[in-house]
Amino acid sequence: MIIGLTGSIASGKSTVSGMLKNLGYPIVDADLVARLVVEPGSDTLSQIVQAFGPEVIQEDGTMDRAKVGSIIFNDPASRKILNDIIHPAIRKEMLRQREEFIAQGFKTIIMDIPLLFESRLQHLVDKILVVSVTEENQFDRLVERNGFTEQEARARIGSQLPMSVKEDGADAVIYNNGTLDETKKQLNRILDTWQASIEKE
Ligand SMILES: CC(C)(COP(=O)(O)OP(=O)(O)OC[C@H]1O[C@@H](n2cnc3c(N)ncnc32)[C@H](O)[C@@H]1O)[C@@H](O)C(=O)NCCC(=O)NCCS
Ligand SMILES: Nc1ncnc2c1ncn2[C@@H]1O[C@H](COP(=O)(O)OP(=O)(O)OP(=O)(O)O)[C@@H](O)[C@H]1O
Repeated sequence: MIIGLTGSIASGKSTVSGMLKNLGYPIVDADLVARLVVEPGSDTLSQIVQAFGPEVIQEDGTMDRAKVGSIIFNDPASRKILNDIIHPAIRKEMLRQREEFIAQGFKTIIMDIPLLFESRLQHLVDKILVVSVTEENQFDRLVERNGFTEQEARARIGSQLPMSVKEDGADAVIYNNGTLDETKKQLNRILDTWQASIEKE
């Protein structure tokens, strides 16, 4: 079973993904893959430089993530340009990692994909698990974690689909507004149900 783990920015995907990792599940992490595919010397990074100019590269040759973020989260046209360059490379590497885990004999694999709905990647997974939060918790946690201004946080939240749309498309939803223990209990309940339904097949 391939489980697609998604949600919105700062909703708690990495937190839940960490719990799944502790339970022994293999994780394909799209945010990590997104860093991998823009390593210095990569074809993807040179396409990004062509599109956005040499000022998005730091002295050590790595991509200036803060600069690229400030461009793309404030301008949908630039966001589309970046997505069109980087998403095919991310998708290819995610699928490679997924195949590697399957070859290693794993029966259940987690694909942590923040933009699963925005990029219409539902077909890559068997079950969709959405980590949801209230708008207030999402905003507070994003500002606290990243030290963003209100405008920076709102721009990032506004560049994704509304939480309610993702909940509607989910096979199960974790409401991550309480304690981590409450979140873990919801996760375990969902996994138990899904594993039981597989064993019946
Ligand atoms: C814009 C970049 C350089 C900002 O880097 P930064 O280190 O500040 O953020 P990080 O990569 O940790 O992403 C944090 C979160 O932002 C959101 N996000 C990232 N990219 C996008 C995007 N293109 N559109 C909407 N939301 C996005 C996701 O929820 C993600 O979990 C980086 O996010 C990036 O390369 N984005 C394009 C690749 C992408 O779409 N990644 C999302 C997973 S497929
Ligand atoms: N139940 C919770 N109670 C309090 N804080 C939480 C809870 N769950 C997550 N957090 C905190 O909220 C922030 C966002 O969580 P996390 O990084 O897991 O979100 P994410 O969905 O992976 O975000 P992103 O899309 O930006 O990668 C983190 O600082 C995390 O420690």
